[in-house]
Amino acid sequence: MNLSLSSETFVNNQHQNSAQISLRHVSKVFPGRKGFLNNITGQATSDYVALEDINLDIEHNTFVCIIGPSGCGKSTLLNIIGGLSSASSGSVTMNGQAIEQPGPDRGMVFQNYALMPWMTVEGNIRFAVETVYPKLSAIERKRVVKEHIQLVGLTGAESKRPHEISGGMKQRVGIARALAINPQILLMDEPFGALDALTRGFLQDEIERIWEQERKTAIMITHSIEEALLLSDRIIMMTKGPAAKIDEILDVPFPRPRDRIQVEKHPAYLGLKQEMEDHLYRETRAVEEARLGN
Ligand SMILES: Nc1ncnc2c1ncn2[C@@H]1O[C@H](COP(=O)(O)OP(=O)(O)OP(=O)(O)O)[C@@H](O)[C@H]1O
Repeated sequence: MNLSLSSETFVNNQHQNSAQISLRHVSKVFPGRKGFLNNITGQATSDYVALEDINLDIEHNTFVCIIGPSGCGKSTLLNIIGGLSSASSGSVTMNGQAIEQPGPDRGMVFQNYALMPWMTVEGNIRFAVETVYPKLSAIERKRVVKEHIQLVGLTGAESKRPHEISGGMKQRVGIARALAINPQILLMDEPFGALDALTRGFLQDEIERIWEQERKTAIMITHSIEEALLLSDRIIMMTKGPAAKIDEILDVPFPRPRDRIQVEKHPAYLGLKQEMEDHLYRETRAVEEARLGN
């Protein structure tokens, strides 16, 4: 059973304008150092084409994972969707509107948590809510913050500062903060990359539970095949860079709500896992061969 679709087929199958996020012919070139800088440092570098001709549609309320060899351009792609970086060419839209900058309609979760170290758990979440909704009454703000502290299981830790809590708890704060501003889309860049395996497993289950509850569109970068299979409706597999492209998009058919034991027993699980392993092996080997000049 072949469950994969080529990116071209996937794009062509979408109804016009039904996608929440659309990328058309998106490329990203990081300019090299040239001109007078070269005279000063003696270190000219050429332009680096990170992404080339990316076409992608992401539907409302889907969970999408992006997977690909290290350095292929996953964060670059996510940052373009988040408005933190702009495409060098092509169009990037959300609900038909061009994405030009970050906005509260997209909540971001980072691998290194990006919390304010001097603020408490409650303060970090409250600060985001106050910034996005300055006119919210104090009572309402308190309710939103409390609700999200409960959602991620941090009740009792409200007054702790980031240095007093574990990595897993820090990431719970990051997730609560991103969700508390009520974004349409959650963008997560390797959110569990810095966590030990056990904590990572717990947080994957938490994300699955929260996602079932919230059903917001989520786009997550991961290096873990098992994580992508547990959480995603679709998995975007990218080729190596430079000029990285979308190689294939896998449809993940497991019923929801998901439980990792049931997922692993699904008849499609091993086939999808094998396909992803083959892809990552092939692309990573190509990176190594290019590095060694073969
Ligand atoms: N600001 C920048 N200037 C120049 N090159 C950059 C810049 N940002 C990223 N790159 C290059 O673009 C490529 C893609 O980087 P990116 O961080 O998006 O990859 P990634 O797939 O997220 O990597 P990883 O899996 O290691 O986190 C890399 O070769 C990187 O060195």
